[in-house]
Amino acid sequence: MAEVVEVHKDWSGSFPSGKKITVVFVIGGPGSGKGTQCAKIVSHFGFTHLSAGDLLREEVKSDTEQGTMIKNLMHEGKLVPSEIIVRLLLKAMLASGNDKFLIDGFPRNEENREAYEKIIKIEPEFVLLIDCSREEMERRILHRNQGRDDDNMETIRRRFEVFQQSTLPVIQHYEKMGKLRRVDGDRQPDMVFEDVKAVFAQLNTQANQGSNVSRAQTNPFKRWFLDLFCSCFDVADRRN
Ligand SMILES: Nc1ncnc2c1ncn2[C@@H]1O[C@H](COP(=O)(O)OP(=O)(O)O)[C@@H](O)[C@H]1O
Ligand SMILES: Nc1ccn([C@@H]2O[C@H](COP(=O)(O)OP(=O)(O)O)[C@@H](O)[C@H]2O)c(=O)n1
Repeated sequence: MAEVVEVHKDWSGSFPSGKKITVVFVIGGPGSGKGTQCAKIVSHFGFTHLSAGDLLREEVKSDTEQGTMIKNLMHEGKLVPSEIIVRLLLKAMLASGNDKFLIDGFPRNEENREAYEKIIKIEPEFVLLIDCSREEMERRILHRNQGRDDDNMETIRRRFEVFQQSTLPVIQHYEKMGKLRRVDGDRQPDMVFEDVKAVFAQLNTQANQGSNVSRAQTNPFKRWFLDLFCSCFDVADRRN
């Protein structure tokens, strides 16, 4: 954990105080369709999509010792140390200027989750799990054709093992917290998105309800005025 604290010291930026930051994690096995669904969520709901895997692949392009270390771990289908990925996520979040983030492929193990909670500290609204059968994920990866170094049979097997052993405890954690939203990812992309849309629509409803309550609570003058108005004209108060 000492290394994690070091990373925090390195990065001096922070989110503007008082600004509500919305974070949603998107998890699922390799090839379950995380990236595909995230692209749809971005165009419908205005989130900034941050793919942990893409951020790491960018880092690999830099000709540094760290880049080589990441490249080797990814090639073996192993997970990169959490402090590296959390630092990359924080940097990308701050650089985006947005306040709504879709974090794809993260957290992948309990260490990822703990590092995030220690450094970024913004509790996710919910965690979207794209549930997909292993045969379907394998078929998709082998047809993905993105020239990815890790999309080969041996690495795929290792990635499935990591998902079973390391990501399942994270899923159980969020399930216990009541934050897990599971969709069946075995269907066609647009059908999967119908369920994803319903999950994100709930987020908008919650936000609207939340803002109604806080408006009424934080502006007593407005509350008093509206109460007076309602009683004078015998109008039922339907605000809440
Ligand atoms: N629901 C789906 N049905 C069929 N193919 C899909 C579906 N979702 C994604 N794909 C395809 O499967 C491959 C893996 O999807 P991707 O979104 O890259 O998964 P992940 O980000 O979870 O690794 C891609 O080639 C993508 O076009
Ligand atoms: N939180 C993360 C996310 C990805 N990774 C690495 O990046 C690889 C690719 O992840 P990805 O999310 O792009 O792709 P999929 O395995 O989901 O298809 C993983 O196999 C890990 O090696 C990681 O170490 N930590």
